[in-house]
Order: sequence, then C-alpha cells, then structure tokens
Amino acid sequence: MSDEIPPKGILKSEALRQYILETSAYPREHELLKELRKVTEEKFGNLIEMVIPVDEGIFLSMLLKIINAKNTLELGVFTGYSLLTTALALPEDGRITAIDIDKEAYEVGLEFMKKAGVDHKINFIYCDGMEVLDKLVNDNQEFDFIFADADKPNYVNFLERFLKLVKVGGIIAFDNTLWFSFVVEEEESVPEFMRESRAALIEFNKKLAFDPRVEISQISVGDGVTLCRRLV
Ligand SMILES: C[S@@+](CC[C@H](N)C(=O)[O-])C[C@H]1O[C@@H](n2cnc3c(N)ncnc32)[C@H](O)[C@@H]1O
Repeated sequence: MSDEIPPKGILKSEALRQYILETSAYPREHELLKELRKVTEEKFGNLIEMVIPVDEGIFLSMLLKIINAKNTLELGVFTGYSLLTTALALPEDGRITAIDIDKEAYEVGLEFMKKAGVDHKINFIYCDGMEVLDKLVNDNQEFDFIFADADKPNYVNFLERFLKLVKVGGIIAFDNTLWFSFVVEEEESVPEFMRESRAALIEFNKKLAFDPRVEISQISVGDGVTLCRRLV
C-alpha cells in the first residue's frame, strides 16, 4: 500500500470536479491565494493536499461574510491558505487567532498576508492546539467563527473547548470530515498512516449527529466540512 496522500474530494468524477473549479472557482480565486498555493506546492510537494481546495475557500469566505464574522479562531494553519482566505473576508478591524505547531510553514504564508495588507488582523500562536484552547477558555475569550483543520483524532476533545469559545449562534467548521472518502471504505484499503484519523472521524461524525448542543450540516465541499451552529 502506498504512503502517498491521495487526492482529496468526494466528487468521484474528475471531470465534474474540474468543471466546478474551472467554471466558478478559479476565476474567483484571489491572485495572492493562487500564488500561495503555487509556492506551497513548490516548497512542500504533495503536502499541498493539506491545503483547503479553492471551492472550499470560496465557500468559507462567503460564509464568513454572511454571518458578519469579526473575531475568529483557526486551528491548523500550515502555510495559511485558509487563514489568508479568512483574513481577506473579515472587515478591516477583524481579528483572527491562529494556532499551529509549525512556525516555518506559517512564515512562508506570512509574506502573502503582508502583501495582501491583512497581517494586522492575525494573531499567530505557535503552540499545541489543546494547550492554547484551554488558555483561551480560562481567559473567557469568545469567537463568532472557528475553523478546525488539525489533529483529527482530537476533534472530539476540541469540540468541548470550542463550545465554550464560540458564541451562542456562532459557527464551528470542522474540515475533512469525509477524510478522503475513507469514512465509507474498509480499513484495509486505507493507508496505515491515515487509519487513526479515519476511525476518529467516523466516531466523531456519529457523535455529532446526536449532539443536542449544536445544529449541524455536513457540507459536501472539498473533503467534507461539517458546520456546527452552537444552540446553547
Ligand atoms: C491540514 S493542515 C492545515 C491546512 C490549512 N488550513 C490550509 O488551508 O492550508 C494541518 C496543520 O495542523 C497543524 N497541527 C497538527 N496538529 C496540531 C496540534 N495539535 N496543534 C496545533 N496545530 C497542529 C500542522 O502543523 C499543520 O500545519
């Protein structure tokens, strides 16, 4: 079995995926996001698969505007494609707390945040997610929107912190909840290094479906994005 990261996406017709990207997504992608994706691929090779796809970025950008998000939290930055997307979508006085254990990758993206003139909206915290979340909870921080794209086996634990951090009516978006379509495939067909996350996401999806604290919608964009609106 290969250790290669497989291509992301639930649309099993490649032609249809290309149609969506070419017809509506690429023409709307900000020039600096295009450049950031290119530079990320040049520097990090097939880790480019970690970056959210263009159509997902466009969806998140519109969602942030619809809910008038001003103060957001992002867990899992890498080189910052989703972070730059968010920073471009927020108003001038918007604020993003962004957490990652990889500073080097973030610094690649930081150049693009500066070029876009949105770096003043970003507070990057170089630290393990759980540690920062506990601190933010202790400090009674409150966010309009939270984007989770790191450490899938911990989604279930992140959720408990996020529910204390997002305002009532606010949105938590969990990325990769379809996990490269592996949630519906037998474990043996999944590359070994992706099995722990597959098992965790299958359990997480089941648990979320019956969680009365949130309204949910699992969106079939990118690798699956589950939106949770805090109810109580
Ligand atoms: C899938 S990538 C994020 C991609 C990013 N959202 C984008 O659009 O480019 C996941 C990131 O999570 C970070 N990460 C993994 N485990 C973490 C943890 N426990 N705490 C904080 N960051 C973590 C990794 O360093 C990696 O950069």
